[in-house]
Amino acid sequence: MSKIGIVLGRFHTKEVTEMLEEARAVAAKRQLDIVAEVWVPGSMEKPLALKRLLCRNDISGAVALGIIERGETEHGNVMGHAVISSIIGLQLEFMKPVGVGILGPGINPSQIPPRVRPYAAAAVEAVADLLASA
Ligand SMILES: Nc1c(NC[C@H](O)[C@H](O)[C@H](O)CO)[nH]c(=O)[nH]c1=O
Ligand SMILES: CC(=O)[C@@H](O)COP(=O)(O)O
Repeated sequence: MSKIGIVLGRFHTKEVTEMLEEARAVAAKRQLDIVAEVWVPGSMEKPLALKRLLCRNDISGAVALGIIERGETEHGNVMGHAVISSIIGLQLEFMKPVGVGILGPGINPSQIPPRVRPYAAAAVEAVADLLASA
């Protein structure tokens, strides 16, 4: 059974907790063993937390869950581009899959609920698929 870690953003704890519930269910279905669940303040901290997990020899992949909301400035868009680019870079650096379950950037409150579980599920499914095809 492949072992994975999950990094979660505390900036939207309520919604991300629901995402975690979905991720756990899909991991069980796809026979992935979640050996680490790491909460970080927000998306900016996810790349470092992910790299710490990917450095572990026992971890084959990881998932990042969170939300980058729409603000009044371009901060969220800049963050989204930087964070997702960094996460993709980590996949290629470690040759380990990282499922990106980060809503947004620029998501409005009404757009969040219908995406919470599907994005979490898709992130775990992606890691499972990449591990299965390795
Ligand atoms: N506004 C959002 C943030 N902001 C916090 C940053 O991610 C970071 O924790 C802070 O800049 C300290 O380094 N984070 C999200 O994940 N989502 C947001 O909408
Ligand atoms: C995505 C964010 O960081 C957001 O909360 C920031 O809001 P603002 O652009 O109004 O500073």
